[in-house]
Amino acid sequence: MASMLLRQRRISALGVSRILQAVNGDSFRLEPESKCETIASLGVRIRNCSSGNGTAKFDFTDLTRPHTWYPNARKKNRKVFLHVGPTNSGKTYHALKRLESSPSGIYCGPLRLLAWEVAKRLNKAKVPCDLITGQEKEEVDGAKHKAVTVEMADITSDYQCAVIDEIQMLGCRTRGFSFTRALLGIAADELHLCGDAAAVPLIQELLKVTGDDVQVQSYERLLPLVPLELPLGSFSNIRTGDCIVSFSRKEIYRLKKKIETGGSHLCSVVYGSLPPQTRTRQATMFNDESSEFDVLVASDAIGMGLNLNISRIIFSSLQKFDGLEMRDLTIPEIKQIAGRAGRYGSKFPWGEVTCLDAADLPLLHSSLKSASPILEQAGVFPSFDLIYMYSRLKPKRGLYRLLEDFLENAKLSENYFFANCEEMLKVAAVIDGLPLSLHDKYLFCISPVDMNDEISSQGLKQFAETYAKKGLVHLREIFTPGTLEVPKTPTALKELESIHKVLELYVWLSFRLDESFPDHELASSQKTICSLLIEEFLERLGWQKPRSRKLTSITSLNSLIENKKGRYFCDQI
Ligand SMILES: Nc1ncnc2c1ncn2[C@@H]1O[C@H](COP(=O)(O)OP(=O)(O)OP(=O)(O)O)[C@@H](O)[C@H]1O
Ligand SMILES: [Mg+2]
Repeated sequence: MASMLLRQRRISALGVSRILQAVNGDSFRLEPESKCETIASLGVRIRNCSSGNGTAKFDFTDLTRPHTWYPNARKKNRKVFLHVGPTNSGKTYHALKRLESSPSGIYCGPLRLLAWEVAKRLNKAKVPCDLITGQEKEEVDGAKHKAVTVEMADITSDYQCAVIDEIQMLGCRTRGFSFTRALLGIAADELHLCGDAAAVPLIQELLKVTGDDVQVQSYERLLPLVPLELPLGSFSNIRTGDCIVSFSRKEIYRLKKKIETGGSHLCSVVYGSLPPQTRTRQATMFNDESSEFDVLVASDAIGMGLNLNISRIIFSSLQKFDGLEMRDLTIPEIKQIAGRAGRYGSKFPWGEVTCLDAADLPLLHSSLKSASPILEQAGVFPSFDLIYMYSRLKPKRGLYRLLEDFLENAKLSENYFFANCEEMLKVAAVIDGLPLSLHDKYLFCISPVDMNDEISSQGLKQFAETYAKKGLVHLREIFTPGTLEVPKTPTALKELESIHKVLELYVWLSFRLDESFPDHELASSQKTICSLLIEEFLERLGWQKPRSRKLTSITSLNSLIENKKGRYFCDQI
């Protein structure tokens, strides 16, 4: 291991099943609600529900009315616009036009890349806009607009206009509750929801009780999407603008190598466990017509809302491993991914879609013709305050038991389901024995750790142990700066991706516990270096011939990392 001095390598056996370990997606967790918000709303319910002595009779497990958790939003009569239609039909475009022309606003998207795209677009249009994700805060002077990943949606401020993109994700087993929270909780005069028509009946039902005024605006696809009758055939048929979609990281690299060996194309790659900045730069490079990287090999991390200059999507398979088993892609998944081809405004007049394997074509064709199944339930999850109050009824229970108990006893209305919290339970099982407050444990549980990644989970364990013991965690305790280098093998690349996750975790913790995790800048700069080294590998030391492109030498990177007086910076890179 290049630079992590992880002292304990054994992972505790956890009593929870494996969960989805997709190639795609950032690590997303909920943010603790603002205390005053939730307690204020609970106060209303406590007065309504208790007969006599205070909170004793209040049923904290009654989650049947989640809209009452957000009094700020309930004070408004929101005008809700549902922009629905197929991919590439201008839904987000129209919502963003409203956002741009409003005096204040917030955009909430499912991906960092989308939030980044929106912040860039608004700032370019001279509408100052902050970018806020779980790990980064880029504040712009005078900004009254924010572009955020949905978990960071701010439910405490008032906005003139809010946009929630890919709203159909409120049905997602793991992240749906964050979309529900934004849907019910954002206090905006105008709320624009963009997504699949399959979410319309559910949203109308959920908003019946909020008093909001809901209007539906339907859109048609702007450019045709043509399902091809033939599979790709030989790899010599790959052409500029193609994007091959695969659901395994190993397969992504195999395909990249195969295409590049042909000698006519270079491939950008985008998949979930690449650092977000790397994904952004790889996507930008592919979009840039003057770059040599004219083919994209990607996972379904590209499947949502992104504007990429793709002319043809080629599915390497229509099956993916969902953490438990191999399964066929769903209709919405196939439509979302296929919809990346032929974006309006790109240089291609229409989009095409096909497969590597002819046997997959019937499923591809039938899925593209079918409507997505109607969504029936939205995700929901208890806030920290509810769990805290519940903990007072069950003293001496660790977070793991509390969460388990809570979820077993909680009551929901038929429109909602509980988010899958197995990742949280895995963390709780690891840290429950430590002398930490419930809030601190909760914070570690919602942090962006990947418990299926050994290095990442060991990083979390060591951070939590040191924090419990000393209250102060220096990055150097588990990480030796200056030892990062360009990976030379796929295994070393994977390790660097894991190290990046640990650094990301440190940065995340330093945003929330800044005095105890003081090395924010060091961790951020090392994180940036990590992603640059990964890119260096992808562009130079991967499976392709060296090109004329100007490269950053390892020596110069190292000299940047280890600056004279032990100060670390990377602004110059
Ligand atoms: N009226 C328009 N004028 C100029 N450009 C437009 C217009 N409508 C859409 N576009 C552009 O077309 C592309 C696709 O639009 P948009 O991203 O809004 O589609 P979408 O329906 O949100 O797709 P998805 O479901 O994939 O998110 C974007 O690049 C957008 O800027
Ligand atoms: Mg969109």
